[in-house]
Amino acid sequence: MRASLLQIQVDPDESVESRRERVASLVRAQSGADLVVLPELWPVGAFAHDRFAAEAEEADPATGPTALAMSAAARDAGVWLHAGSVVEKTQEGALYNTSLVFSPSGELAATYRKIHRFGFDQGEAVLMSAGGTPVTVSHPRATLGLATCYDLRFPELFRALVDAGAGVLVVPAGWPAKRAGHWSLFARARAVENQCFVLACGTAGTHAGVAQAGRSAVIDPWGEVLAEADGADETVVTADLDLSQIATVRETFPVLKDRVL
Ligand SMILES: O=C(O)CCC(=O)C(=O)O
Repeated sequence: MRASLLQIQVDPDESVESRRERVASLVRAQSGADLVVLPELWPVGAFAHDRFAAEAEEADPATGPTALAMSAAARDAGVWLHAGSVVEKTQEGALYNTSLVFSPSGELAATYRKIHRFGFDQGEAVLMSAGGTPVTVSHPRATLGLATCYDLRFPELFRALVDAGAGVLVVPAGWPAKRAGHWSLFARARAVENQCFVLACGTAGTHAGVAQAGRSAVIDPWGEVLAEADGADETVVTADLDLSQIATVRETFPVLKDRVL
């Protein structure tokens, strides 16, 4: 499975509309990949709290501009696309941090509403509602388990995804540079403890005054880093995943079988 992670620059001087078009072109250029991944809240910026309500959109390609553009880009490239997340506005007016996954025909295959909201009584934690359901996606090559940014700190979510059959954990993020060490550490830890591939896709640059960690990475089920961005500039991180490694690692070092709780 060839996976390409697009570490997108979220620049406050670029309009959401321009970024959407630019990202759609970048996705179209990934034709040949089996899975393309975008970061968390790249249309508006994960820390642009004052713009969440204004930039909120529906998760449906029939009505949401990002969902529509990403559906078309996935179809044009013929790729599975984890389109990162958007500020989703429901018809009842609630906001969620919602990830969108498209099949190569452009169909919306899954949505995932971020379960753990970041901010400790500020920002996302008060502006957004919390999702309540772990989500897996049946990609033809592997079961994907979905999580978003701060979720990475909650290993019990990843265990639930493994119990639901996940072998590839996909984590879009807008992780701050201040805690870049935690990002890389948790991404590897989630891979090792769950004997899964982890695709950790962050954003580039600085938005709403928060410098981003970047350091998007592809990690194998043994915890080896197959590919990693060396900083926080916009870049594409590509790796070929040998999916047979999931079963091999689980059979030759069967720690998951020793779980008690
Ligand atoms: O946990 C962290 O340090 C960062 C989390 C975060 O930035 C987010 O979930 O938006």
